[in-house]
Amino acid sequence: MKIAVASDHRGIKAVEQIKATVAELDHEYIDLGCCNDHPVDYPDVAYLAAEAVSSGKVDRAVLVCGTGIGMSIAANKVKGVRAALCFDELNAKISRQHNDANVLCMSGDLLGNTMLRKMVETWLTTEFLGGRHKRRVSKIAAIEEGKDPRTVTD
Ligand SMILES: O=C(CO)[C@H](O)[C@H](O)[C@H](O)COP(=O)(O)O
Repeated sequence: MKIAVASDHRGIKAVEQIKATVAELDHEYIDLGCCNDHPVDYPDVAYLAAEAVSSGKVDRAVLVCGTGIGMSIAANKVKGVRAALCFDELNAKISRQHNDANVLCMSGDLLGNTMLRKMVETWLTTEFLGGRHKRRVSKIAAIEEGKDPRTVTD
């Protein structure tokens, strides 16, 4: 897969770990910034990566800010993006199995390299389960289209 990796100024170190993990798993990454510790606004970075996912330029994205919260809120504004804010491997696994998350958001301030590595590995190797979860993901898409999700049956 092709993975966009990006952070604000609070995620610089985490991004290095994430890029190494993505490469070790034989996936390609593109680094969308922010490149140094000069403060940047997380919505600017989240938008770039989320647009790359939405347009199909990349398959998925991994985003880091201080908490991961800002990145997840911003990325989820872009059509087709299902950004999951995760703090451990189980969150990362379920975000793939149940939510078919295409963007993983993590905290650069609160997570160490070992956890970051485990989470990225889990997230990149876990498949969507489909079934009842597929209907629910379709309902999320319906909300995006301005529809009432209760009208979606499959
Ligand atoms: O969006 C966030 C909070 O949920 C991130 O943690 C940002 O990285 C943070 O707000 C940046 O704050 P800073 O004081 O400007 O470094």
